[in-house]
Amino acid sequence: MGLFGFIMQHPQLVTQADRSKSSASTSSVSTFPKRVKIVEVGPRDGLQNEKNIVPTSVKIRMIDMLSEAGLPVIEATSFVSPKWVPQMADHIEVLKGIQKFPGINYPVLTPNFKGFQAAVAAGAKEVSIFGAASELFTRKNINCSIDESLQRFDQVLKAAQAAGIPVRGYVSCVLGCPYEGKISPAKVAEVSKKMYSMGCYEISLGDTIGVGTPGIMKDMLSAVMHEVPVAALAVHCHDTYGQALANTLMALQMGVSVVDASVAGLGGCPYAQGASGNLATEDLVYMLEGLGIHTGVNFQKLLEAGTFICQALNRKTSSKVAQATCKL
Ligand SMILES: CC(C)(COP(=O)([O-])OP(=O)([O-])OC[C@H]1O[C@@H](n2cnc3c(N)ncnc32)[C@H](O)[C@@H]1OP(=O)([O-])[O-])[C@@H](O)C(=O)NCCC(=O)NCCSC(=O)C[C@@](C)(O)CC(=O)[O-]
Repeated sequence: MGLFGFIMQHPQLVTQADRSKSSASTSSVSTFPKRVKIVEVGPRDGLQNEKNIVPTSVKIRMIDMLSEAGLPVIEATSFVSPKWVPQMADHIEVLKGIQKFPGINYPVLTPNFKGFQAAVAAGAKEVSIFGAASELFTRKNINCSIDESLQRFDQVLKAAQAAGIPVRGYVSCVLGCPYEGKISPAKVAEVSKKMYSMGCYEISLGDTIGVGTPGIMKDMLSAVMHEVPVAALAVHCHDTYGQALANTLMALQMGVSVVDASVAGLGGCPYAQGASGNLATEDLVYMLEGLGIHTGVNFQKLLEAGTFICQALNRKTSSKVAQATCKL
């Protein structure tokens, strides 16, 4: 067995080794957050684009395994129209069927008041609304303009506040749009500010089609950080061009401490042509552990969850770390 094989069978050793090495030699590490909250989006973003309907029991087992791995937030499903996203049509069964681990949040996507009401009736304790910094993408994804989407979100936020339900807000297309191309950082900052001011406790900035590079991420985040406190920001990077980990690292260096990721790198939006999967959770955890950044995630159990869902989908994992581990 080579050194790498040994390391992968003993991930705790690489963590300790890297931690002492990095604290001794890498001054930039001190600018990283001490802990990162990972928002696992695999069961929702990871599966929503799957052509074949995944059995509800598989979705439930996937979420339970991710809970066992200690992910602090697991986005469970979407209360969207089944005509628009058939894969999420079993949202009630999924939300009711999963084990709710203490200390883990299971937010669900709600595009409008109808979705919000259905989610709460099914037991949702947290919801996410999803807008975008692109007019055309907003139209394709939720069939309205940005202004109309904000009006719908306002209704959801008011009802959620009355019910004591926290709301997370997504802003998509922050580094580029499949229909409009370049998106200005000022537009991203404007939409983010509005959603934050309306009451979202966190704004997740989505590179929906994975076209961004670290320099563009830096410019966009600099603009948004003028309007929204960095502690309320998350990044959500798709890996279409292989930039997700680098873009995330840039965000961490700028003080962001919440990162969305998807087990096995599954993912994609049905209304964003050409988008591939998210940053793989396994790759993110491996990097964070190497930097000595606490995540609370059990790496071995995370790998098992990835193996489970890839076998169920008859799919090779997109996680480089999982691929390397399986070669041993
Ligand atoms: C927003 C709508 C519903 C508007 O769709 P619409 O057709 O304009 O809505 P409508 O109000 O005219 O209603 C049409 C039908 O949908 C029903 N309906 C209306 N609302 C709901 C609901 N909540 N749940 C269930 N059913 C609903 C409604 O009852 C009616 O049913 P009918 O009378 O025809 O039988 C639709 O466009 C939609 O569902 N879009 C969701 C698209 C989606 O899920 N995209 C993927 C998630 S976003 C993403 O992946 C990006 C992200 C978050 O990951 C970040 C990133 O990567 O950037």
